[in-house]
Amino acid sequence: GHFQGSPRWKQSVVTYRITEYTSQLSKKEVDTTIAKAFQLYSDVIPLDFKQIYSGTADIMILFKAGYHGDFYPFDGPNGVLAHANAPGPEQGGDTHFDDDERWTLHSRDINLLLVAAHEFGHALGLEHSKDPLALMYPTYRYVNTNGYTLPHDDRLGVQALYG
Ligand SMILES: O=C1CC=C(NS(=O)(=O)c2ccc(-c3ccccc3)cc2)CC1=O
Ligand SMILES: [Zn+2]
Repeated sequence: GHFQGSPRWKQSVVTYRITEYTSQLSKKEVDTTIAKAFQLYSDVIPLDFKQIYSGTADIMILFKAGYHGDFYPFDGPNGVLAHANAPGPEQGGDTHFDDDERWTLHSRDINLLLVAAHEFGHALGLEHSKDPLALMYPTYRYVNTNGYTLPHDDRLGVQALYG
């Protein structure tokens, strides 16, 4: 299974770097959406996220189709949309998005904010939730992302880890 590093980040600032983008959205749209996904968590726990543009970040992020350098090659359109490693050194926290998906900022196809927010839950040490309204529920379901905040169950979960 995925890299099982320490259950949580110990530092107060976690860096991330997007090394490969998708051609389906502008870099600005991806940067903004990724920052929003992290902010869902930094709004409720004493942990900040900082984007860096060179070197090695705690959380390395990429969009890639098929084989992309780890043991979990992507599977074409649909199927697995993305995956993330639990906190820890090296590959810990790293988050990959399948670039064979149709990534969008709205309700059709696959909404990047919602999938990124789910995956960053894993990158922070969250497991799946049994609450169908939770962000960490195992199956993807679109919800309106205007003014979206972390659902109750996920807030309890992440505050239990970092609160
Ligand atoms: O734990 C896992 C292993 C399997 C996964 N399958 S996925 O990439 O198709 C996926 C499924 C659901 C979501 C999701 C769930 C709730 C809200 C938003 C996205 C994200 C990715 C991704 C994942 O996070
Ligand atoms: Zn998941």
